[in-house]
Amino acid sequence: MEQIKVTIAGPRGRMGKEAVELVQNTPHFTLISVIDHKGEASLDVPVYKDIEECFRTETPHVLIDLTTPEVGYLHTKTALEYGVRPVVGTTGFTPEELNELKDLAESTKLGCIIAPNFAIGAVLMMKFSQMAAKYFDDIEIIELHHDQKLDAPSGTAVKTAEMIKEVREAKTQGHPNEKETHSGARGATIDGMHIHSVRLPGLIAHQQVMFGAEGQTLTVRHDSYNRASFMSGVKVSVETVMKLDTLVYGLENILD
Ligand SMILES: NC(=O)C1=CN([C@@H]2O[C@H](COP(=O)(O)OP(=O)(O)OC[C@H]3O[C@@H](n4cnc5c(N)ncnc54)[C@H](O)[C@@H]3O)[C@@H](O)[C@H]2O)C=CC1
Ligand SMILES: O=C(O)C1=N[C@H](C(=O)O)C[C@H](O)C1
Repeated sequence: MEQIKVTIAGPRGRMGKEAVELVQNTPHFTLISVIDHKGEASLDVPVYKDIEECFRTETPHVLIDLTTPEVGYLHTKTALEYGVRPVVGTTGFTPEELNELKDLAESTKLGCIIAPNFAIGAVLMMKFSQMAAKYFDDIEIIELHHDQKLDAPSGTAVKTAEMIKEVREAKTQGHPNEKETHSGARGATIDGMHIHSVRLPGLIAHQQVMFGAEGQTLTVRHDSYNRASFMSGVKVSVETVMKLDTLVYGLENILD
């Protein structure tokens, strides 16, 4: 099998550490460098503080980005400009940023995978929710994460709502005269669906999608209890991005 040369941005982070281990333990992947703005990663590969400095020196096939929303967007754009295929787990991109990256991948004819959730179980949870939404159109999404998370709602919750939007007519839920006596009580809304973000120490990454109809509710739930749960999705993304020439948003679009 052909060796895939990988650079990882954010190698000291919770996800970055797992990704370093994955790449180092996968025989057909080679970790050639990392990008760490503080230069503090202690690994036996070159550590670059800046992505352009890295790409002027190194020629990876794939960049895995696990950083922060603003940095992740800039890294993805820069990678495409330098001919490097991005696999992005970083969440919190705006729709405009996603569109811009999609156009850039199209014009450079480079594969790019942006996956708000790499856990196979989470992808199934989103797909099952999309299936259920054909029959239940009153929906509340509750996402629960560790309290160090920067973005809310989570990328997974936004993606879930977007997938449901494909099959559900927009609908205002709840009582037409409902009023929040405490701001934020009803959460964020996408197309009338409500999204609630819970942040607590002790949690990792969890989401439940609740559907309600006359006399019944249905709950679809997924829990990640550690970050290793995301790594099989990262592995398949690195392998698949090499065969793509456009941007794919969501792991569900590359799984059989
Ligand atoms: N797609 C998925 O399945 C998953 C996605 N995530 C997302 O991945 C991202 C990272 O999450 P965590 O690892 O939990 O966060 P973290 O805070 O533990 O790690 C982020 C790392 O990025 C580094 N960083 C910040 N600016 C940088 C720069 N300019 N250059 C290089 N590195 C930089 C920080 O030093 C930090 O080590 C978040 O956006 C999170 O939402 C997290 C878990 C799963
Ligand atoms: O920050 C996290 O931890 C996670 N972020 C992703 C998201 O925003 O959906 C994926 C997973 O939920 C963990």
